[in-house]
Amino acid sequence: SYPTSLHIEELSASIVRSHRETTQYRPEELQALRWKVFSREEIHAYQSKSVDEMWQHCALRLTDAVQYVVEFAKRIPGFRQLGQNDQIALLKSGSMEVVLVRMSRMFNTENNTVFFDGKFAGTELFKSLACGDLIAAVFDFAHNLCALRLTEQQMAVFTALVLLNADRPCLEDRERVQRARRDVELALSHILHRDNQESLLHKLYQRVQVLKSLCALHIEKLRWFRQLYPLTVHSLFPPLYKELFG
Ligand SMILES: COc1ccc2c(n1)CCN(C(C)=O)[C@H]2C(=O)Nc1ccc(OCc2ccccc2OC)cc1
Repeated sequence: SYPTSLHIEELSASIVRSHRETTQYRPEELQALRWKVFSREEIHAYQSKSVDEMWQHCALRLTDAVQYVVEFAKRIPGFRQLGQNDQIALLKSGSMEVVLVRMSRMFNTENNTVFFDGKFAGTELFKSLACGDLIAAVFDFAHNLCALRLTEQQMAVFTALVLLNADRPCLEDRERVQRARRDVELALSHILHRDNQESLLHKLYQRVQVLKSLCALHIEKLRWFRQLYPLTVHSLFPPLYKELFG
């Protein structure tokens, strides 16, 4: 059955509400925080951490963000109705993509810093990860998306679309994911039309391609790290991080 425009309006409203309920920091809080940057001494302390210490620290912080994305997914109409295995498959491949999209809300394009551990950090703070290419790509992506200045509503529906991807590996009921996705696609077009910003649609789909390569790089780096420090990953990484990205 083709969804009515009322159904699409209600769907948009419910996704925006779920987004609001599952973002740790409201835009106004981030505004207040954005100029809280780390001192030279604090940066030096992070840079003096060992590779495995810094990786564990970042994995813990990111898992904080991932938990909220899992909560968001569970509240998207159409996601809950999917089988457990399909929900896990969509989260395994989509949750880091949503964290990286949401990270653009916590990015300051004026000094190229991102929220981390309570303040805003530049790329140099992450030096001891020994993943300069991953960090550079994360910052480039956040900067580029931040520059599109998405509204919270646009971001909410866009991240729901990122999660409801029927092309993900290991899906049992693709058609069901595709049906839920179609309604969210209509919701995004509706919102962009209402905001008179249809040109954003093309730009957002382009960003999705970059997102895929960025997440593949993250998985590749995690594999590299796990080879060097198997015990750290095994006993000190958060279970959710291992389950979704391991
Ligand atoms: C929803 O958006 C956000 C955005 C940021 C944060 C949060 N929510 C809440 C939790 N949070 C806290 C508590 O600091 C922030 C965070 O995790 N920041 C952060 C973590 C790691 C970073 O680079 C390292 C890295 C990046 C990608 C992949 C692997 C990596 O390292 C192994 C950069 C920034």
